Amino acid sequence: MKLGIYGGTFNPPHLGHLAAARFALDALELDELWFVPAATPPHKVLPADGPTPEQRMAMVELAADGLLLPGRVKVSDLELSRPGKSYTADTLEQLHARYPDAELWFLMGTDMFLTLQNWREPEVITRLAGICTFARTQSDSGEMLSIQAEYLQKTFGARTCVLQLPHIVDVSSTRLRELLAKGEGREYLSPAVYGHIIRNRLYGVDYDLRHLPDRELRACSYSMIRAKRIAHIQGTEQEAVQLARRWGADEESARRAAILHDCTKYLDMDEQLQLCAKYGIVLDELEQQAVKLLHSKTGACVARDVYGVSDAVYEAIFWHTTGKADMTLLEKILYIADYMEPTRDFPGVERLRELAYQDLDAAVCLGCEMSIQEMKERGLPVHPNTVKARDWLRKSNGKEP
Ligand SMILES: Nc1ncnc2c1ncn2[C@@H]1O[C@H](COP(=O)(O)OP(=O)(O)OP(=O)(O)O)[C@@H](O)[C@H]1O
Ligand SMILES: O=C(O)c1ccc[n+]([C@@H]2O[C@H](COP(=O)([O-])O)[C@@H](O)[C@H]2O)c1
Repeated sequence: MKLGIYGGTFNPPHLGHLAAARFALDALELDELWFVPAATPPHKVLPADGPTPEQRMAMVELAADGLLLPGRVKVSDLELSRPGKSYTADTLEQLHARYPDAELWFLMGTDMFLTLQNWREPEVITRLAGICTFARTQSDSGEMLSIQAEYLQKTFGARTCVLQLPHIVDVSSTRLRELLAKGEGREYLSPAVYGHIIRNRLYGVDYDLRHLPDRELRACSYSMIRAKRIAHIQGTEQEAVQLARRWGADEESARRAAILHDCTKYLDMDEQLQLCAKYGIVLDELEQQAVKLLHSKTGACVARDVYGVSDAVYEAIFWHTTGKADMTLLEKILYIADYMEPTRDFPGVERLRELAYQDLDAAVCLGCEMSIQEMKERGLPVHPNTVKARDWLRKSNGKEP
């Protein structure tokens, strides 16, 4: 196995780190790339009021997940779970002991590469891993890197590889922290990392979560879910706003409901139940067993309590999974937008898409019917509210349930 190790303080992780990691993965033909956040970087003092190592780790996990290469890109807590300073030689010793046959490559930008001889036990580092470096700024000269590569080869017998990144993101975490404190710099962050920073009020970023602009609300939402779901949230937002325009509902409410509708989707059963207890959500028998049915209820509570959404938006999120009898316009819009947004692909979705713009009630009714059939085919219990929603819509359409 060829394993790339990308160590860093990541305070915070930025697009420069991600661009380098993405390129190195293919350029070095790595089987896996591991980000290894340092608990206590050996060579620099961290600002006292900054995030904890666990918060930096959480941000690196969001950034790494955003590369959408699960299985190939991982985040390791090796240094967080080791006491004392996070020396690279110790990390490589641990990795070598665990994977004796792996070919290790340690990745680093120019600044680190040029000072490698001053690290603790550079001879151990260069014995255990190849050193892969890349320029961080346009002004980092290739010649300078080649001279240092030659020096490391001669002095330590190091294996080195100098990569030419096709796209240099000229930013450092230090500069980014300065920008963030002034309300700037989000363009250097993945939206999910930016959302994590907003939610945790890091680096002097101080938004009122109950009155966030749309862009910041999106970032918060994306920081609460897995990156692979972001396209679905974006599709639902786009569809919900178009449907609101078509049917005369409040566009901003549709947008906010869509942005937040899955914000608790990735919580496990215990976390869901804790939120249910916190917000006094009473669960029926089916809901007590089906974790999938809980996120709409807990998500609605979080959206209202933390992000200050209106009661109408709260209700739309609350009912978006099962539907119910006598739904409001906004509830119908979120239900059907979630069902047939552009990334959805299943037999019958085109019919739903057409119908949603011709006859909203008929589309919601068909959506409920399709859900009921699917649950039956999979041998799963159908929630009574979905049956009630379908029957209500049939009746109001003049058809008997
Ligand atoms: N913009 C960038 N492009 C490519 N590599 C980078 C970039 N920024 C940092 N690196 C490299 O990523 C690794 C981890 O860097 P680190 O977490 O310290 O971020 P940083 O931006 O260098 O922070 P600081 O401002 O504290 O120097 C180092 O090897 C560093 O050289
Ligand atoms: O082990 C050392 O002596 C040593 C000295 C300087 C830097 N490092 C590692 O180099 C990586 C990049 O550091 P930094 O400050 O750019 O985040 C990070 O994993 C550090 O722990 C390691």
